[in-house]
Amino acid sequence: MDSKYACMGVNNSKGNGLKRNQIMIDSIKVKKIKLNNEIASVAHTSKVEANGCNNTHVNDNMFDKESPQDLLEARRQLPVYMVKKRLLEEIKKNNTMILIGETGSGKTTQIPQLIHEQRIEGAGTIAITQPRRVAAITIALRVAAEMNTEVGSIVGYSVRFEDVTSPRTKVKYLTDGMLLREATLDPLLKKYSIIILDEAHERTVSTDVLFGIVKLAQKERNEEKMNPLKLIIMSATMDVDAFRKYFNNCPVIYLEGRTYPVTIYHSKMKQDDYQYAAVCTIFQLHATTPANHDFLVFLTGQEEIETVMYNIKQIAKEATGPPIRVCPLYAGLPAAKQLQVWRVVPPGTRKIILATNIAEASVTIPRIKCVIDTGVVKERTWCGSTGAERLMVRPCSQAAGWQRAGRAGRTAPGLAYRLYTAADFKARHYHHTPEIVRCPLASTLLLLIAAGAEPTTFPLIDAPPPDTVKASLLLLKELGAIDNDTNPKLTVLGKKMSMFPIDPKYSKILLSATEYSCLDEALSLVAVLSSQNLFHTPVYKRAEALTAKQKFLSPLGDHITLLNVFKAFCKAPLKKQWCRENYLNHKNLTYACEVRQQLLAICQKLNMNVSSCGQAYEQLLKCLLCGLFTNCAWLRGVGAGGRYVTAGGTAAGLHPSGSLHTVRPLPPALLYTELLQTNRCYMLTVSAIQPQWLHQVAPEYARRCRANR
Ligand SMILES: Nc1ncnc2c1ncn2[C@@H]1O[C@H](COP(=O)(O)OP(=O)(O)OP(=O)(O)O)[C@@H](O)[C@H]1O
Repeated sequence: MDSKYACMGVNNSKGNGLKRNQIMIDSIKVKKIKLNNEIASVAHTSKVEANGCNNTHVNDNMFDKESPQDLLEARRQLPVYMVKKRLLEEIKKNNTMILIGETGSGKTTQIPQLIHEQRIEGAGTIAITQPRRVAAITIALRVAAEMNTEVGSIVGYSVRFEDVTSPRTKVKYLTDGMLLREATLDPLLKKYSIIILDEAHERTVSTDVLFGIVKLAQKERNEEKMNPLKLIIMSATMDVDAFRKYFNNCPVIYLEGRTYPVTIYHSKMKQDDYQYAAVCTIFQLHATTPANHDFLVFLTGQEEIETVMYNIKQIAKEATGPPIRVCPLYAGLPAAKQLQVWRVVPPGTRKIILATNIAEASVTIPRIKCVIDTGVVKERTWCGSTGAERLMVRPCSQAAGWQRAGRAGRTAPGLAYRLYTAADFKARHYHHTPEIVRCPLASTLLLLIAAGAEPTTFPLIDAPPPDTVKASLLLLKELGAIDNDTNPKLTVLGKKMSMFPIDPKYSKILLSATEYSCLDEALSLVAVLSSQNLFHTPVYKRAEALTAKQKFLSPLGDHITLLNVFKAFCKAPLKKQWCRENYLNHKNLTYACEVRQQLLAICQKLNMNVSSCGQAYEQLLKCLLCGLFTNCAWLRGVGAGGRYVTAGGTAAGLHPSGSLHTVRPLPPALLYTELLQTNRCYMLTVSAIQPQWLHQVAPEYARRCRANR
């Protein structure tokens, strides 16, 4: 195993070009440490406590308690706090400004508090957007503690499916998606006097659209002589030139200095297997660092995290070092499970957090001493012409590398181990391609239109491909959400669809379900489809897992199979044990239950009748087709030569993991949920349908399809 590291020296140099209105703070001297050990082979004994936490809900007891005096003392040490006077002058003076400051310097936690202490927000509220819900929640909890108040009073948060604010809230952390949703009800966002768009470098679709929404709201409020809107755009690693241009050459403030140094090491040689390199690095460090140094490891997705977690558990039984608690952190994990990462572990235990890039920006997980960065990220790209998505593991950008390293050194000096070479890092792009150029846009366009914007002239930093916009508008029209695709207005149905925080195809399914008397089943299915894989198929117990799956299999296909699993899970008294016995993912099923609850609440608000179709699954499949009618494939040819072709003309196969993979004769037509492009194109989550159903549920689309075929 070739994992020697060379000390590269430190960070702190992101060279963001423009240097104006600079506020200088002496940064603490950086200490360089040499580390040239081979990764040790693992021996001896060590205890593992992998994820042995209960499913608790958000409460501040989960976090380390610090006295108000300690919290104030910690605040005073932050670079942002040290220059608060000058910073507040700049904020008062400028209506729009860009603020660049090192990771951990106190931008997110301090600036809103400082603004509120001076009451600069006046009668309005301060909104601070975050690309990820876990960040919005944990930062609000931290700021509430620092302000010596309860979360939900002066300080609150609002994330998908959870609003912890009150009329008293003046400092509100929310996801960018939530602010976008609020803009559909009030495009001028009148209740906010200051909007802080944090982590601007992330360039999620929602943030990119929000930039336009707030820019237009500020302009219109100005022209109409309404209460003014102040905008602050923040990041440690953003593309300053592009943002400055977009925000009419607004001033850029640079904050220098960070609380603690982070020493960065690069692998001396290229690592062929980054998962293996990560496990080796973990155990090398585990054997040599004190127990109160926790590790944060960046991986690409749930499956990978679970594999690495399994390997750590196995190796830890024999390894030298303190007891270990392994905690996963990825987007599809139920909220309460995500927050367990912040739970205090017993003294003498090491926490190892295995995270996707959701832990890359914003969050502070105290005690993280070492960051292990595999240097990769899983990225979704969408092809507008075929409708196929491609999930690819790619090298992350340099900015992501800096952000990841920035998760260490927040409460003490830190170390970041990059499992890739310095030359590899240098050769990477500084920023990644914004999501808006590589994703389907139907959900976003629906919200934009709901907010009264004109999609084709809406100001964006980077324009999405015209074909994607065209295809997404056409889809919304065919779903019945908009009246036309050139100068679109929301229909009554579209207005209802925009109330659901899910893909418009899924909200259409729910809104069609009363007609097919199957809302009960549709809610369960949409909830399951909105969460991640329910089946757990460990490589080492593949045969047992496949046998366990048999009892849920439906000859109608994957959708009814998933419904069978969900129904059985709801009935099982000992859910965790039942999932273990049936090779099902307890976390993902719990998440689906949470989502179902929230969707049900919206249906009840809309006075929808929750009836069940019982075993009449044809009703349910027709209802699914109402939302997914663009996802049909037809059988061409017969016998062994039979193959499926989608409406877009793409040849696609049944995935080997699906319920219909071995069914013969092959059904004449299929409905799929996703099209995944790997070395070939696969349909995922598939059910058999009758070809004439398409004519019944979407006659106009069926006619167009036939003409094109
Ligand atoms: N939950 C927490 N527990 C302990 N300390 C915390 C917590 N949250 C924040 N801090 C402290 O406050 C500091 C500033 O955090 P903040 O999130 O405001 O920084 P930031 O400049 O916004 O960083 P980033 O660019 O990485 O988002 C952290 O470095 C850490 O010292």
